[in-house]
Amino acid sequence: MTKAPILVVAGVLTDGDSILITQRFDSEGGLWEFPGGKVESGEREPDALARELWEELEIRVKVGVYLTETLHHYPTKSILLRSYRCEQLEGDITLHCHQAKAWVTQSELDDYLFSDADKPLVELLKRK
Ligand SMILES: Nc1nc2c([nH]c(=O)n2[C@H]2C[C@H](O)[C@@H](COP(=O)(O)OP(=O)(O)OP(=O)(O)O)O2)c(=O)[nH]1
Repeated sequence: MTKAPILVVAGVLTDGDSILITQRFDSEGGLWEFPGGKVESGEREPDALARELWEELEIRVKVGVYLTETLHHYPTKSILLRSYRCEQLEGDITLHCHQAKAWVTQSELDDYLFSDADKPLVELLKRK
C-alpha cells in the first residue's frame, strides 16, 4: 500500500532581489532548500510555516501568498511540498537546523543543488 504523502510547507523570504535558501546538513544530504518543515496534525499551513521558521531560523514572519505545490516521490517517502511567500517581521536569522544559508538572486538559483521536490518552485521563482 502506498503511504500518504508527508505535508511540508516551505517559505520564500526575499530581501530586495535576493531569496533566502538554506542548506541541509551533509548528514542529511547537504542539498539546498527553502526553510520550513512538516505540518503537524490539526495545524494550519501558515501557522506551521511560521512555527518552523521560528524553530529553524529564530525569525517571526508573516506568511503571505501561496506560491505552488509539488508532489514528489522519494524512494522511501512522498512529500507534498507547498510554498508560500513570507515577510520577515522580527529577529535576526540564526541557523538551528541547517549548515548554511545564502541570499541568492533568481539567476543564481541554478548554482545550487536543490532537493528534487524543490525544482518546480525554483523554476517558478526564476520566472517571477
Ligand atoms: N523544509 C523543507 N523540507 C523539504 C524541502 N524539500 C524537500 O524535499 N523537503 C523534505 C525534507 C524532509 O524530508 C521534509 C521536511 O522535513 P523537516 O525535517 O524539514 O521537517 P521538520 O522540521 O518538521 O522535521 P522533524 O521535526 O520531523 O525532524 O521535506 C524544502 O524545500 N524545505
